[in-house]
Amino acid sequence: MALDSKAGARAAPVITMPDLKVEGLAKAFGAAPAIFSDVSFTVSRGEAVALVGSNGAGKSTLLRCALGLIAPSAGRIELLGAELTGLGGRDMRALRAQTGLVAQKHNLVPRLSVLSNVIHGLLGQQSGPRYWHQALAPRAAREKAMAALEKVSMADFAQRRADRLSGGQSQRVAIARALVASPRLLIADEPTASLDPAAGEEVMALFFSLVRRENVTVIFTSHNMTHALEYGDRILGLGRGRLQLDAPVADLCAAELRKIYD
Ligand SMILES: Nc1ncnc2c1ncn2[C@@H]1O[C@H](COP(=O)(O)OP(=O)(O)OP(=O)(O)O)[C@@H](O)[C@H]1O
Repeated sequence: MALDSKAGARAAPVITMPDLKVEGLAKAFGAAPAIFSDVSFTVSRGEAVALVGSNGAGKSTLLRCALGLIAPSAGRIELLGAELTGLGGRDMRALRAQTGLVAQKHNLVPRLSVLSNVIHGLLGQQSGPRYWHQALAPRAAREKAMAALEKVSMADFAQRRADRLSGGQSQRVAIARALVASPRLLIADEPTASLDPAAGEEVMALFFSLVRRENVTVIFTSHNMTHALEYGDRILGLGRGRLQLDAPVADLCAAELRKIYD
């Protein structure tokens, strides 16, 4: 039966492109030996992937390459369907507006209010003059930022200066800033590294409840194997200059993860 006849027509399979596809990636700084090479993996829409490995293994460097913040020495990267090599400034900015970063040090602007810091997360979406001070930003931006602060239970702190927050509160604000623009993909680079264990647990639980609800693709790094296994769908292990592991969490235990550090 002809596939295109009405009787035989079937719904076309939905082929979703990976949100991130990395092929044969290598990175060296200057004349130093490559930090890693031959790294290939894909991350699907809505997946949470934990990237683990020793200090200096190259996790942050790999993620910075993936976001197009630094150029790899070899290999190719497709981010949200766009090949990064040769991408012009305007296309790169459009792509960046769909991604976000939550870093170890939350990088809030210390002297500005919590609200202004979250409005800052919307800058990639604004055209024309780009205002992010709360007194100048468009009303819609202020409302979006307040809604994001509600999600992380920080609305009551909107007018507080960012440098008057605790570490856990700051990281909640950083999460609101990363989520306010409804990104498709988020990178979280050791998001709990500067937090005490209780605040770390709280921030991880909050972060993952929000990204799961909003179907955001997440790649996170962590030295906490429990977090990697609890919040990752899949684990990537970087060590000895290569990707040593790419496996679903269901197939792994903490002992296998520790081998990456040998
Ligand atoms: N801009 C740079 N110039 C030169 N070397 C760099 C630069 N950035 C990173 N490196 C080196 O690359 C290596 C990997 O660093 P990277 O921060 O990516 O590791 P990491 O796995 O994220 O480590 P950690 O777990 O400690 O955060 C390190 O040896 C670091 O010194």
